[in-house]
Amino acid sequence: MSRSTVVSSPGKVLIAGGYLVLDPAFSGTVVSTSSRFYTVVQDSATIGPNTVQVRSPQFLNATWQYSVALEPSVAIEPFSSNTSKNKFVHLALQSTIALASEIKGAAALQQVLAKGLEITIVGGNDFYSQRAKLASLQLPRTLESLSKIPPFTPTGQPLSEVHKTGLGSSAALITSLVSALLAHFSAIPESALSDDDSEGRRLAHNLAQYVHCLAQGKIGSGFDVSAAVFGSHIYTRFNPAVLNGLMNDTQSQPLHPTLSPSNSAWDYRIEPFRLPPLTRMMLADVDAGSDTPSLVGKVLKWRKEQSAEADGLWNELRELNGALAQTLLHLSQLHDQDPVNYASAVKYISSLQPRQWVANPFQPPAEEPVVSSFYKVHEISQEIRGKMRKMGELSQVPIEPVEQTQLLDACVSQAGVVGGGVPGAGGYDAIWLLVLNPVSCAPDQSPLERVEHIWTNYTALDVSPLSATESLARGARIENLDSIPGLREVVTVQ
Ligand SMILES: Nc1ncnc2c1ncn2[C@@H]1O[C@H](COP(=O)(O)OP(=O)(O)OP(=O)(O)O)[C@@H](O)[C@H]1O
Ligand SMILES: C[C@@](O)(CCOP(=O)(O)O)CC(=O)O
Repeated sequence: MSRSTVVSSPGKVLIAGGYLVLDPAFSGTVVSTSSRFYTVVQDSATIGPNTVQVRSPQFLNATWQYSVALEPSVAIEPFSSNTSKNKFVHLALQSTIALASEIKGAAALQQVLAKGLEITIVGGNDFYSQRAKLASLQLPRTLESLSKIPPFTPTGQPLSEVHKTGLGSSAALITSLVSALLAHFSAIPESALSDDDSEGRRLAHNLAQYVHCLAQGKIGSGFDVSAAVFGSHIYTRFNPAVLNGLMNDTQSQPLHPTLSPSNSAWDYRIEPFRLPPLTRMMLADVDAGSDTPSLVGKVLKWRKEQSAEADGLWNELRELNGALAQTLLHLSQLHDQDPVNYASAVKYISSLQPRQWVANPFQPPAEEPVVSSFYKVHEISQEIRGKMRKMGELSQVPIEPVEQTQLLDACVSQAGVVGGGVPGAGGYDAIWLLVLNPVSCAPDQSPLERVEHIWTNYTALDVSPLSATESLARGARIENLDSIPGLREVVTVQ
C-alpha cells in the first residue's frame, strides 16, 4: 500500500482584538474551530516521477498538476493542461519543497518523488456556505439539518465562485498542506504535530505565515495561520520585518535561515486560551444582501489621521479584551477547582437572562464566583461591542452595522446567552455567541435551542448556523485517514 500522510488544521474566529491585533503592541483572542481542513499526501502508483497532482474534490475544475525540478534549484511548474490556477497551492508547493530540500537534501526528496505524489485537500462544510445545499434538500436552517449534509460535500461550483464563511479557509488550507508535506518529506517528524510545542510545529508555522503572506500579497497580522497551527490562543503578532527580505526576493535566497524557529526575529507570542467548560460557541453565517466592503484600510487610515482619539479607544479596548480573556480563563479554573458546583451554577443561570444572574438572594455561596464571573463576561463583551461600534462610527465603516446590532441584541437578551459579537474585522457576514450548555438539559430548556429559534425566525437578516464548536485539540495535527468520517471516500473517488 502507498504511504500516506494526513494533517488537519482548524479554522478560526477572532472573538476579540479585531484591528488591534494588527499592531504588535496589542493582542487578539482567537478561538479555533472543530471544522478543519484536511490534506492527504500519498505516494502515487500512476502519476509518474517528479509530478505532483493536487485535487480539491469539493470544487469543479479543481485538479492541478505540477512538474517538480529539484536541481539546480527547486522549481514547480504548473502543467499547461491545467484548466485553472491556484496561487495558494502553487506557492505552498514551491516554498515547502524548497525548504524540505534545504533540510533533507535533494537526493532524499528525489526518493520520495520517485513515483510522484497525489494530494487531496478538503475543508469541512462550514468553510463554505451551505444555504443552497439546505434549500435543495428542503431542510430548515438548523444545526440538525447541517448534520444531515455528508462531510466534505461538493459545492457544485468552481473555487473562484464559492461563498466562503469567514473561517479562514486559505490559512487552514495552507497550514494543513505545508505541514503534511513537511511531514511526508520527513523535514519535520510526525510527532512534532502531536506535541504541543515543538520545533517542527514552529517551523510549520513560520513557513505557513510566509506562504500565506506571499499568496495574499501582503503581511497581515497572521492570527488565522497561528490558530490553524496552534489552536485557540491569545495572539500577539510577529514584527513583519522578519519576512521583508524573503518577500522582496523570492528567487535566490535560501528559506531556512529566515524560517527556522531559531531565528530570533520571529517574536510572535502564543498564550494559552480556551472557552470555559459547559459553554458552546455558536456561529452564524449572515446574509444581509450586501457583502462587507473592505474595512481594514479605512479603519487604519482613520487611526493614523486621528491618532489621539484612536489611541484612547485602542487602550480602552486593550483593557476590555484582556479582561474578557482572563475572566474566561478564570472560569475554567473555577470549573477545575469544583466541577460539581460549577455545573450546578451553569445549570441555574442557563434558564435566566444575564441581568437576573446576580440578583438571587438564595445563591449558594460556592456557586457565587461562577455566576459573577459569567456575568462579568457578559458585561465586558457588551462593552467591547460598544467600543467596536464607536470605532465603526468614528472611522465610518460598518464594524457592527445596525442590522447586526439588532440581531445580536435579540440573541444576547435570551436566557443562557453569555455574550457575543461580530468576529474579526466586523461587517455584515457573521456573528459569534457564547452560550451556556449545561449537562442534561431538556431540549425546550436549552439556550442553544433558544438561539436557533431566534435565528430561524429572524426576518430582518438571513441567518444560517455553522456547525462548528471550539476545537479543543491543539491546532494542526496528524490524522488517520480512516478515523475521519468521509475522508477515505473523497480521497478514493476520482
Ligand atoms: N478546498 C480548497 N482547495 C484548494 N484551495 C483552496 C480551497 N479553499 C480555499 N482555497 C484557496 O484559498 C483561496 C481563498 O483565499 P482568501 O484569502 O480569499 O480567503 P479567506 O480570507 O481565507 O476566506 P474565509 O476566511 O472566508 O474562509 C482560494 O482562492 C484558493 O486558492
Ligand atoms: C481586521 C483584522 O484585525 C481581523 C480580520 O479578521 P477576519 O479575517 O475578519 O476574521 C485584520 C487582521 O488581523 O489580519
